[in-house]
Amino acid sequence: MIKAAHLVKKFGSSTAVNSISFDVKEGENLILLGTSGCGKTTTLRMVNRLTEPDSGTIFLNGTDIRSQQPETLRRGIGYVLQNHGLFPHYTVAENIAIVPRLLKWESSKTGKRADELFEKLNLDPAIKDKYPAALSGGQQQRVGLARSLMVNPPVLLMDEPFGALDNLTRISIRKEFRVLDELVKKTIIMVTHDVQEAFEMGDRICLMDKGEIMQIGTPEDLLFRPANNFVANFLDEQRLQLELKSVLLEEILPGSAKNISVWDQMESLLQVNAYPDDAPGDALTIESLMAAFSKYKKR
Ligand SMILES: Nc1ncnc2c1ncn2[C@@H]1O[C@H](COP(=O)(O)OP(=O)(O)OP(=O)(O)O)[C@@H](O)[C@H]1O
Repeated sequence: MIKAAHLVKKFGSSTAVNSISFDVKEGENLILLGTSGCGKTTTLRMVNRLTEPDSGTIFLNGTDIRSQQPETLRRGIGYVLQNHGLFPHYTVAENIAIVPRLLKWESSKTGKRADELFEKLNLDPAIKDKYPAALSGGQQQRVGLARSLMVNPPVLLMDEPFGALDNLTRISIRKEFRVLDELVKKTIIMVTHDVQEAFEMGDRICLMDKGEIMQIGTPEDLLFRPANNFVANFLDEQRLQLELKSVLLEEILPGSAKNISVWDQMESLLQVNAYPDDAPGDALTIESLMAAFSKYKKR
């Protein structure tokens, strides 16, 4: 769906992105991960032509993106920013109607689509007449996402979408977004410097350093088959938690029908320990889960 070939971007004498190439398949969620200044945002902004590369090409469905006017291109590419990017002097309803208005949608169609997204994103319809400053950070981020999804673009670019939220809100909102049907079927490139977030949200992760790609692969590829020392060292600090998040329960306990990570299963077992009366009565315990996980790792 998206193919980036040999992208280079320099700012003065410093090279922000140094000949990188990657593909994103339809419906895939590719995460650009790396420390501050490694070139993630520059890479993302080249996809919707907010930044033009010095050399290299990006193809969208086989067509060079430079063959379209940037404004036309951007109508098919949603863009979600860390600080939500809402216009402060527009109400929520006005903010989310910006692109539909450009496309000359009837106001009834805009209203219907907004209602649908408000329901899916757990937003109270009463906030439609409020200004962004009157909303919580979590609400602002949900409205920012609703705005980017209004005209149902096939591609979504997200730059640190949860970056401005406190840790608890951040964890719960990304859990919610992960299963949101509107997002599940989209082709997404998301920037983050948060390793846990990358592992939770990404089908594949593109780990960058100093404008170059260190490795692109599934979370399991990066963890268990690191391409070099940089990748291994980058993940070391949080390795156990990442492994628990990236391995599925059915991989360590064949026959288990649950398509959830070992981490999620562990969290629900901790919940059961706290509320033993709610226990489902199966034999799985944290100890047996950890034993199965250790055995899986030694395989
Ligand atoms: N408009 C610009 N003018 C000059 N230098 C820039 C510009 N945009 C980015 N850079 C530089 O290019 C490099 C890569 O920046 P970029 O924002 O892509 O990194 P990043 O990985 O997204 O970092 P962060 O997570 O801090 O946003 C940095 O050294 C940055 O200072």
